[in-house]
Amino acid sequence: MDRPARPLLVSELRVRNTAYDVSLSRSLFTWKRRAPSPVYHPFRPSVCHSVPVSEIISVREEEQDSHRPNDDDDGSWKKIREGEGKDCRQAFTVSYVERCRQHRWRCAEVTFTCPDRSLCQNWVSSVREQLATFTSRPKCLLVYINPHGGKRQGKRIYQQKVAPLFAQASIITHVIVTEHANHARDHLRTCTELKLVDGVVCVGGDGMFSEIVHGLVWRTQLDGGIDLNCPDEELSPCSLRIGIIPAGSTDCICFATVGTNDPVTSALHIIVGDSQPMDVCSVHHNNTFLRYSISLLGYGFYGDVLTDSERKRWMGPARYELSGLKMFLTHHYYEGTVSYLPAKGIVGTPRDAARCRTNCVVCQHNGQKMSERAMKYEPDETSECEDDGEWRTIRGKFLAINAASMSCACPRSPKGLSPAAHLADGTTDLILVRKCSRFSFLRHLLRHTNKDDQFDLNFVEVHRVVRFRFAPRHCQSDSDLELDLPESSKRQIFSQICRDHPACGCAPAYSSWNCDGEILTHTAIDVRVHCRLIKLFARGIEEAQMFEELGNPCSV
Ligand SMILES: Nc1ncnc2c1ncn2[C@@H]1O[C@H](COP(=O)(O)OP(=O)(O)OP(=O)(O)O)[C@@H](O)[C@H]1O
Ligand SMILES: CCCCCCCCCCCCC/C=C/[C@@H](O)[C@H](CO)NC(=O)CCCCC
Ligand SMILES: [Ca+2]
Repeated sequence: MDRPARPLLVSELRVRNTAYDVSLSRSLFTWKRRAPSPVYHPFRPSVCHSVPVSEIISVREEEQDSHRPNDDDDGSWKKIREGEGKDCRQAFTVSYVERCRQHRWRCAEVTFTCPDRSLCQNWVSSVREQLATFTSRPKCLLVYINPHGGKRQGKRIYQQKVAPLFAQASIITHVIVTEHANHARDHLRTCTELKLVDGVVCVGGDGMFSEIVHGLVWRTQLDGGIDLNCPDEELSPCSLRIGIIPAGSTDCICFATVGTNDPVTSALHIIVGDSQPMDVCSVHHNNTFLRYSISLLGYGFYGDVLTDSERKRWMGPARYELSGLKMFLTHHYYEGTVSYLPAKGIVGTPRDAARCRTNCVVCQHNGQKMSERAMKYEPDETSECEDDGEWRTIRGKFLAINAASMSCACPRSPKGLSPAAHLADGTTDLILVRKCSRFSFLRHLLRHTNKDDQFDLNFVEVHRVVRFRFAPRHCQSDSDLELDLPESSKRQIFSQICRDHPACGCAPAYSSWNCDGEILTHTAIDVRVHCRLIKLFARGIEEAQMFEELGNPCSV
């Protein structure tokens, strides 16, 4: 059994009118109501509050005027105070993380009155000394705000809810409000002060986060001399952590790594210096780098929803509902070939009941396996040969082809596209939804929003993979088109054929890939998972029991 840590400081202090035994150890800050006399209060329980020191936000001395009576004071220390100067300070306030419902964190405060000033100063400096031992806490952050994401509230959210908390935690910030798309990405590519900051904060949605990832990953590979166009290159992990202040339309990366889309909760995870590694997929076409994906790569339904919704950006987040309904009714299917490399030697499957949570053992085990494998290069993982027993190939007609590198949980679908996917296990869940009736597809979609298993349907299959490729049917049958023309031209040609022959009644041959909310320009792609390429200021979703145990004071 763990022995309780030895206290560094113990005192009797007051909170309002009540005496508390207050103690500070390296790991815990505790204040426990002094047991009242059994004669007067025989049934009154004593109450003990405990906060991990790692979750203290700040400590400050309170300004107190000795001539103004303290509301909380019963006057018992009046004499001591009268003997001191007018601006004497003998109270201090500790701000700390308090857990609320639905994975939300709040900044709570408690003020302690001390019998004398030197004791007060001793407490303040002791708590500060302990906070200084947490070297993972950021001291300086580069903040990018997208003023146009989601409901266009990014600037207000940052100024009103986040900046005051960063100031309270003495974090220095350099804030850039973006002026155009890719402003943050390009700034990160060239910024000379990157070595001076401890992390990057993104105020916006998944698209804005994707910009930041592209800037940081690009920068890291350039510094490491890595060729981005080669899909077989081992990428270097980024050292700077990224914090997400949710201010977008879906915010699924924030939701799936924190458990809620709440700016204050995210700011507190940044302040306490959390760290959550995450997988990133690289997407190539014919040995040319296209993009990175962290959440969803979706062809068919989600590609079409995105393409349609981009024309309705003015509607804000509601654009996805309208386009979703429209594309559901349109009911297009697409033909093509999916080849994939199943993840080998890992624990866990996409059908597990267990979920990726803080300190996930599946991520730890599989992440370790992936990095060992990367060290001793395995030739079969990059083989082109279809019948080498590793790659598997499926040809068919699909309503949707989705790769979820994480659950993709978001307020629209609190369990996500692949509820058992892991944030940092080096795999992505490849979900194939074959052509079926509208009614069947609706059943599948609705199961994203309730307890039923969206994979338990005979037209849906799911595979946990480390790499996959997709080629649309016309790419295979018409090699000229595949070799010479960009996908956008091919799409134009085919839609022209359909316009010229309306009687043929055929659906478009191509959809687009939705890559974390951005449309990809190519349909034939080669995707590879890079285990733990980036890190977030997050800790994964905490088990609900954390909120029951730590959120409330313990009764002893
Ligand atoms: N100043 C700007 N003006 C216009 N577009 C911008 C600006 N800054 C960033 N962008 C772009 O806006 C796009 C959308 O932003 P963001 O992801 O923040 O919101 P969203 O699309 O509403 O939310 P989500 O991605 O969560 O669905 C991003 O692709 C980003 O590149
Ligand atoms: C008829 C009932 C239908 C109910 C269906 C609910 C299914 C919801 C699943 C939501 C999955 C979100 C996956 C996340 C994708 C993000 O990378 C991306 C960028 O933010 N968002 C979208 O593409 C936005 C995608 C929005 C899809 C609607
Ligand atoms: Ca993963």
